[in-house]
Amino acid sequence: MDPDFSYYSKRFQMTGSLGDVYKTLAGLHSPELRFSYVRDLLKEHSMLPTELVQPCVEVVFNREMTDMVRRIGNDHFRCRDYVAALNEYMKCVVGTEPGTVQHAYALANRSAAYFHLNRYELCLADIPRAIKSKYPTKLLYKLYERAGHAEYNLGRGEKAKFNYSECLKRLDDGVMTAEQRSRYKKLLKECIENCNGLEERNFPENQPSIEQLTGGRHPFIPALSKLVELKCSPTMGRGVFATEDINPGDVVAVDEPYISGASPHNSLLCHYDKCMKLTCSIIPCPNCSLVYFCGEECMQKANEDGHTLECPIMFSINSLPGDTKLNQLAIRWFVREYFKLNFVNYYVLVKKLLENNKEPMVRGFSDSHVYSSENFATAFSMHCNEKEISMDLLLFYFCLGAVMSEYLMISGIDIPNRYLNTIGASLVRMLLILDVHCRKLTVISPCIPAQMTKRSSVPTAYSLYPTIYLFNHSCDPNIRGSGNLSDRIRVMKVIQPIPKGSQLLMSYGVDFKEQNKETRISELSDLFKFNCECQACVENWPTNRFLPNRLTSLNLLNVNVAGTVGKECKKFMELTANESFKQAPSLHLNFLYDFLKLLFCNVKRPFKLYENCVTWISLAHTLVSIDECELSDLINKLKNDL
Ligand SMILES: C[S@@+](CC[C@H](N)C(=O)[O-])C[C@H]1O[C@@H](n2cnc3c(N)ncnc32)[C@H](O)[C@@H]1O
Repeated sequence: MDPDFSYYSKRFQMTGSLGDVYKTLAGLHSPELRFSYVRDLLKEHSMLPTELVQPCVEVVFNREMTDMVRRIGNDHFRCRDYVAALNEYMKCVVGTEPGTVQHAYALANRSAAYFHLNRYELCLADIPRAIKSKYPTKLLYKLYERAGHAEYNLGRGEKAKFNYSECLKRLDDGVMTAEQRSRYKKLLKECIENCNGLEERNFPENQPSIEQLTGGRHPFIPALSKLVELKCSPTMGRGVFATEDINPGDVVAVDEPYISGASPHNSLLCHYDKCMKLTCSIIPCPNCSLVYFCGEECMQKANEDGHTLECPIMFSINSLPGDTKLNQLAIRWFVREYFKLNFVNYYVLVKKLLENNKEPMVRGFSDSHVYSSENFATAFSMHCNEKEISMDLLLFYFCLGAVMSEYLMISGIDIPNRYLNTIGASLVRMLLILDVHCRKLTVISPCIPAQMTKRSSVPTAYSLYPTIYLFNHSCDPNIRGSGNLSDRIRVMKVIQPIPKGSQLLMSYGVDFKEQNKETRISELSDLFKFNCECQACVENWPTNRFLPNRLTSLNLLNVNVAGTVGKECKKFMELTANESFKQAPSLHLNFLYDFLKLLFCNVKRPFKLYENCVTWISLAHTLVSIDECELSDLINKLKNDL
């Protein structure tokens, strides 16, 4: 369902005051005055909350429902369909209350499914969790036996022995005949014997490999390569330009998000914002059950980073109109800063930033002239369309900011009255920044790439990248996200030659090959409020179907190389028609780069083979390295979640 951004306007319309509200809001120019006006208005109409929203019962499955899901899981398990079983057990883990026997069963079952899928580390992680969550004493021996086998399979003899011995100790609690018990003991003793002389085996984790910036780090913008500079472009404001020739395959940006959030109820992603790992081994927060972690360590780090403060108001935030993921992300961002800085420092800093009279070229740079994605001031200075968006949306975000700050105060967070308007306005600014960069600009968000979904890519999280934000848009981009697109760290790679002095341009989600000019212009102006000035729009390039695909005197820039170009075009067509190429285009990147360069210098664009080659290079730059067993049904589930 699309978010409803007219919720507050509709309510003022019903009271007949909407026209006056818009007029007054438009006449107020400082964000603090606007916040104060909207807050008073909400108070006057009794629209400010007076208490927190309590969890609704449906959030946690009822007992019968969980038992039923577990039974379905057990049926799959008996049929040895461990992936399907895992999916059902996952639902039970997420849907049961931590600390209950049901939760313990769900974790124990999940560990069994992992065991049979040879995911021993994940299996082992769930066992102590199940024990902690009141797993029945009479069944404990089973968990220790499984832990022993998992450690054994990992080649860790001492740990395996320890678990087998624990299992032996607990056998007397188990319900079985004396004969069964003695047979069991004999088997366990054999297992212990077999542990001697084991060698540890490595099951490599899918660690994202972080690529190095070509040419090294830029001295003042550490997430960019040294081969670029920030300059004012004639039609697009600030932009990133090449200071040397840059080639396809070069890495021009490696950016870490300032803040990240998962889509609500996304139980396949660790919600700790410095992790965001896509995994099925998830545990819910024991207090709100609304956010999930890949393990206790991330849960603890998230609590230290502010989750303990957002936790009591999660239900209230989720009940607000608009886009829930964005509302959650804004609160996360706010509480993190507010408590890191303490409120007086926070107030002083945001007051200065809200006034923002810095010259556009130096916006986001620190006093020591550094533009770093790690700086609050950099993230907070990102463009937010405040002057261009409709009154409707502006009123919506001011109302939302006022209601959110009220929830924070009800939950016990101290916002002194004299600071309230500035602090509230800062929360609205965060909402507006996230609206543009996380809700509308989703192409750079962590996602499951199109290769896996077989359709378009599916975003799994929403992340704010302050340095990538510096790139302007083109419907014919010369850089794109590369590597593991589900990773939170975004690597931008060059996909077309960029001569010295030219601008580096990414796509904000539209491409000249797929949509015609009118559609692109309307999409970009709706979402981002600008008229696209890229070459494809200015020259009105045709879409894919109408692209010229033959070399003629009209598109050949240098007739002397006609023979070579013709020969290479033939080679390219033969290669790309080949099934083995389609399976692994990255093995042919050097050929693709050389071919593209040849066409870049000698053929007028747009030209079908050039555009196809760019597409193949983009595809070859992206990796699909998510574990298959974890991902079998994940994509469908994700789609339902989003
Ligand atoms: C994410 S920011 C890019 C950095 C920005 N130019 C700056 O000065 O900081 C997006 C803004 O840049 C401008 N912009 C980006 N791509 C453009 C394009 N193709 N045509 C016109 N303006 C563009 C628009 O003003 C847009 O709102």
